[in-house]
Amino acid sequence: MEAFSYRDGELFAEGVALSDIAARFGTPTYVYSRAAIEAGYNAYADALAGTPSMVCYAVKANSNLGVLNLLARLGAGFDIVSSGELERVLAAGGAPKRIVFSGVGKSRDDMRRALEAGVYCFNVESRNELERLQNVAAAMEVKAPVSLRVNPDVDAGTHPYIATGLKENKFGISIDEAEAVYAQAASLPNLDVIGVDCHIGSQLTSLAPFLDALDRLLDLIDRLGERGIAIRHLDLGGGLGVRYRDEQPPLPGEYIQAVRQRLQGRNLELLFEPGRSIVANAGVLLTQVEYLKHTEHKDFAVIDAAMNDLIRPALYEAWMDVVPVQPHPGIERTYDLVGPICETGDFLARERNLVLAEGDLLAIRSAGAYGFVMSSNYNTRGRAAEVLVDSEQAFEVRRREMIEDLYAGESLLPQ
Ligand SMILES: Cc1ncc(COP(=O)(O)O)c(C=O)c1O
Ligand SMILES: N[C@@H](CCCC[NH3+])C(=O)O
Repeated sequence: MEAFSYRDGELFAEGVALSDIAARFGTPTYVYSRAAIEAGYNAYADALAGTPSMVCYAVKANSNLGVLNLLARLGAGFDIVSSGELERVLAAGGAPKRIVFSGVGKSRDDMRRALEAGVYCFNVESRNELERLQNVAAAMEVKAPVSLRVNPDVDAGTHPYIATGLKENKFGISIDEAEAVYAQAASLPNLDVIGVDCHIGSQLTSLAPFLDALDRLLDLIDRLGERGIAIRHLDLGGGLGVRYRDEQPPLPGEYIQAVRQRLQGRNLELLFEPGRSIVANAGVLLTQVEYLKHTEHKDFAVIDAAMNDLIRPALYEAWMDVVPVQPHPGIERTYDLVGPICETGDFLARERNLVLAEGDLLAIRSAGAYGFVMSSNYNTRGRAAEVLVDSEQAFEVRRREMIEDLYAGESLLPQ
């Protein structure tokens, strides 16, 4: 079943009309489908059945507690990049032993908190981080499980802002240096070397770069084995793309099958850190048309969602599909869909042929990943509500921010 589909002339999320959600919770509102998130996770879990493995959902893609709780109940592991994400996962019922901690800038506090919680592994991104982790673990009299994030220098063929596996990117340890850094890690008494990790970029639409990276990592694992450094797991990161428009990315099942074929009897636990491919198409941003503004040059639809709610179009010129919730007859025009923010870059979509009237509801599709999580309070706008639909029911999993929330914690100057 499609999570979002038209029935009786209007768009539904599972069994709930989006117009009902707008009436109940207002707009702009993110709406997620439980069934679609489950299907997204299960596409990985099913393909990995029978293989020692963990699907560590990348929390940064959508860190709503309801979403994390749903994934924790399915047995997911989690990939985190901050203590904030760690606390979210724990609050949502995630198991510490299924958490991997990624990121180039882990602070000492991050490390202490993750060691206290007992995470499964730190994905370490530099020599300096390795030394810092050794010191923190020694002071706590524990051993930190580590994997090095190796930068395999492959071109992911994606937007330059979201490619991470090239020499010139800030991420990871160069593959040419990796063996030496592993030797250093293995010599540090409070570190336990358990894995190899990489993540080459996001929204990849072909398998070739993943497999290229995999070959380089397997070669490294073999060389490490010869040096007596036994690697227990291989973490291939996230990055599998989704269809926003007409892309045809491989499915998780195809990807995993190709990976398994290349492992050739090696005794490695497989880890993945998918974010977008689990949640992107499980969500829409529901918004309403405030004004139609016709100028000599352009037709604008000013909507109540803006770049502060969904920054992907402004930041990456990302194309996101926009569809009417209750299509109606009328004159089709070519609209730029813009928000109320005082920036020319505040657009959600450009040059879309739509039949619109003021008050119409629109759904911006594929907004379940890197949507709400990248939102801000710019222009002192409150953040959108988030609603999870489960069959015939809709639950508010995060309430809309109130005006008072927007300056809570700030203070006037002392007299
Ligand atoms: C280390 C790491 N793992 C996993 C992900 C998730 O990527 P995606 O949402 O493309 O699957 C990211 C983001 O690109 C990342 O930086
Ligand atoms: N936030 C990005 C992807 C970056 C992935 C995080 N490493 C997007 O919306 O596409």
